[in-house]
Amino acid sequence: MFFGASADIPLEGNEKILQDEPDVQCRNQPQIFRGMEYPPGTKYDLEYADLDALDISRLDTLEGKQELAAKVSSFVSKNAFFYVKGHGLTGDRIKRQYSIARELFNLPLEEKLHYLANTRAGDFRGYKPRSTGELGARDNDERYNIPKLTPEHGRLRPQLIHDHLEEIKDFSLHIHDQILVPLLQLFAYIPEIDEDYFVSRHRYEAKGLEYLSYMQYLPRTEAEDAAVNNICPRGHADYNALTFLFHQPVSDLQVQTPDGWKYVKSFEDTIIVNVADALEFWSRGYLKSTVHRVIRPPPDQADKPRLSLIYFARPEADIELAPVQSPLLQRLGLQSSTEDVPRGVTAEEWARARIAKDHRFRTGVVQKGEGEIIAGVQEKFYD
Ligand SMILES: O=C(O)CCC(=O)C(=O)O
Ligand SMILES: [Fe+2]
Repeated sequence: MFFGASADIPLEGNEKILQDEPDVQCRNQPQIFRGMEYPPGTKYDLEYADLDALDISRLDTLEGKQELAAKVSSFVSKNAFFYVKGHGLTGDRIKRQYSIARELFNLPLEEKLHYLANTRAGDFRGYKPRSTGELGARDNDERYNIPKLTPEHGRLRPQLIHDHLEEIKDFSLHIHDQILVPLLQLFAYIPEIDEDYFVSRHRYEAKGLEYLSYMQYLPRTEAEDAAVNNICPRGHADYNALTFLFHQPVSDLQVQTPDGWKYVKSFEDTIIVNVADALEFWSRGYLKSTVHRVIRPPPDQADKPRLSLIYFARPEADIELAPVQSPLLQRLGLQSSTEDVPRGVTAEEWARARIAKDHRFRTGVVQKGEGEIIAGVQEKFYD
């Protein structure tokens, strides 16, 4: 059965969502994985951030947990990315995801538009094209976001995705169960709260907008990039809980550090992870939502399309982003601070507000920003 062909899908957002996951026959097509190789690294000498690495295979023992918790405590205030090693995903499994992404983006635009995400309404599930013409300056990536594979998100998908749905689900579940869960337990050590406090708010089966994201940036001319100071997307913090960026060797990701913007080096056996808004709000700003941006790659990497594979782990839809009761925050006097926390706002409302704002900027409805995101919290700009 081919789900991509119906002509009556509105272009302004794919709202035609199936309530139940269709009984999909998985027909793996190994030939699509032919020749998936990473592009070479840059020869340019760039200034990279010095980031810590956590070997999460060590979390099996109490000793390992204590060691890693101490390490996390020492770097959380640095507002930085960190690396995760020992995550249990083979290079081959990651490359297969990149292959699916590549095949997907190679589909005709007309077909991809059948699965358009309704970003205007704050819904990022499905396809987002890159903008063209003048708006291309602020939006140079196309994306396809695959939400949790639960009945809530049963929806129209390209045949290619149906063909690999089991593999995509296994991959997503591995990230959720084997990487996210132990890290959330580890992060609960910091505010000295129950080990399962964060985990119990990220149940895979529960309602929520967590997703695996395929992205492609297309090369632009020097002049096009120069018009946006070589930055696109501009500096931002992510609006989920933890973000997992899989290896890709093009040097274009930068993190904001106390010493300015630094490149983030990617290694084949590690995942780059950043703390995002939910953990910042829950911890009253003790954990920092990492500020990062993407800039034009160095000359030896700037002329080719670039794929990104990212998993955005997000709290369940109805979870409030209210500060946790924490002995650490009490001691530090942060428990009752009134800093920028969206009061009474759920994870889904926060994500939808950020996505809808971004939609308005990308599509030229507004030129820079609009001030408030939701519940009095203001937009921040970093470039
Ligand atoms: O493509 C990347 O490396 C990062 C993209 C990003 O920051 C995002 O999608 O939030
Ligand atoms: Fe980001």
